Amino acid sequence: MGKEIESQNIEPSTRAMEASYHWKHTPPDRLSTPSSLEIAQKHGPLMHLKLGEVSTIVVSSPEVAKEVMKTYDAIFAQRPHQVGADIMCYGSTDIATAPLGGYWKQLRRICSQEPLSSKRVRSYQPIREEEVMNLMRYIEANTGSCVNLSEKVACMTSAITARAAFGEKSKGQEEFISLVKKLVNLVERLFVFDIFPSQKWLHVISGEIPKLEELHREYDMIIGNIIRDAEKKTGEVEVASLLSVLLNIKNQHDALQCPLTIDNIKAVMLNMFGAGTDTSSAVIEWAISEMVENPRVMGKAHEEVRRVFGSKGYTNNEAVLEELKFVKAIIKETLRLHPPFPLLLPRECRESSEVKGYRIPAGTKVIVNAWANGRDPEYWSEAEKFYPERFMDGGIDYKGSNHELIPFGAGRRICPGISFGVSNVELCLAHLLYYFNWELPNGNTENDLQMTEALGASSRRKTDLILVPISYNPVPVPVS
Ligand code: HEM
Repeated sequence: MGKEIESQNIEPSTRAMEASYHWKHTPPDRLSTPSSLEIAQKHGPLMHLKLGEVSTIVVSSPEVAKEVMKTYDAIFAQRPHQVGADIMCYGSTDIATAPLGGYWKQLRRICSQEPLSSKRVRSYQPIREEEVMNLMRYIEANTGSCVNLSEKVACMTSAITARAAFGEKSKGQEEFISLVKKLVNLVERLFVFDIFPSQKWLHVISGEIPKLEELHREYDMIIGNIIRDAEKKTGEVEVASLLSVLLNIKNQHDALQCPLTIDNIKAVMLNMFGAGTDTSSAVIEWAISEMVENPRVMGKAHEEVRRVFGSKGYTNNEAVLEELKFVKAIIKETLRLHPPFPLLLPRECRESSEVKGYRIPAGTKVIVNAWANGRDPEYWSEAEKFYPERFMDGGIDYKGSNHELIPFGAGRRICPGISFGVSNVELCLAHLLYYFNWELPNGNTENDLQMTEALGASSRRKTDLILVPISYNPVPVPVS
């Protein structure tokens, strides 16, 4: 029988690490300053908290994350019940908040094999290129002036997702995007209901539930109209949208174990936007911010992109993007230091189990601190330093098998949108680097750049990234 977890810090266990493994992650010009890993160092790799009425453990080490997301994944892949998600996501019938079970399994399989498969994501390349080039043209028209890159990149990722999700512009798309943002923001505020589940009076006095229900009704109306339009068009367009693929699957009743309803599809579409747009744009803005702060890295990235694109004479080709090894390393390093969901999405322990000698009762909420794993000094030398070269040997990936780098989670609940998200980030970053040099406004230098993160479930910049683009390569005019 393991020890009961208590409301106290648990001593970090010793880790046996291969010397060569350390070396892989180590920048050669190692500095003597120790890296600061506030959370894991202060609290150890497994910390027990009582959040309101809910017993919660926070996992802040790659070793324990591996136990929770690999060894005992079947036990820890449950999502806790969330009041807001229940209202917003049609009784939690989306992928992200559905309880583990046959329905969730089927939905995940459908989405991974169909709308979010690598083949399908590749088919959206023309959409990505068009939206990225629209952004490049906007920036070129504003060279020498301040550009709010945070805002513009967020618009671009929303436009790509909307076109991939719904097909060519359908009525109500802009309204839909702004409504999803409002819904997600409001649901984030409702976490307090989940940590005091017995205090139903909170629902009444806060006044938030009627607001959420109202927004949800609006969402239902807009998505309902979009779906009705899409049902008329199914089969007409060359590139099938995420929505039309799901509608086709819904109509194949016989092939499905659990029938898929229109409400289920409405819930899934919320995930595509809620989980898929701000995450990608956050990675792009942090990557550019880090490069502005580290001109050495920016210079090296410019050199790679301009050499590779320049020698080919074109920029929009997947095979060419594959050659951008340093840009890919920059993306990994950005995801290590700035995972868009620093605490991933909450999980719940389904049955009483034992992790690292501590007994974890069924129903305990589990939070995995991906941010701390990405800065663990036992795995990363000079963990605070932005040093993409540590990834150049290609050994470490973010696809869930290296638990020191889990910006997309790991195990059964790993993000199914990795290819979609990373394709957007790669194409956009490469273009921002190929066409423009970047300066801070008002003659500020890299030391003046604000790098603080905003408070909240996702790690956006606290202040928008405002930069001055300087044209380097001319952006081609669109072919009419
Ligand atoms: C850079 C971009 C992205 C990042 C960093 C990211 C990150 C994450 C993380 C951390 C999780 C939770 C994993 C866990 O609990 O272990 C997740 C889940 C999820 N993501 Fe992503 N995501 C990104 C893009 C996308 C995109 C583009 C889509 C869809 C279009 C998407 C759809 C989802 C869904 C549906 C889930 C829930 C999976 C489940 O619970 O089974 N994500 N994502």
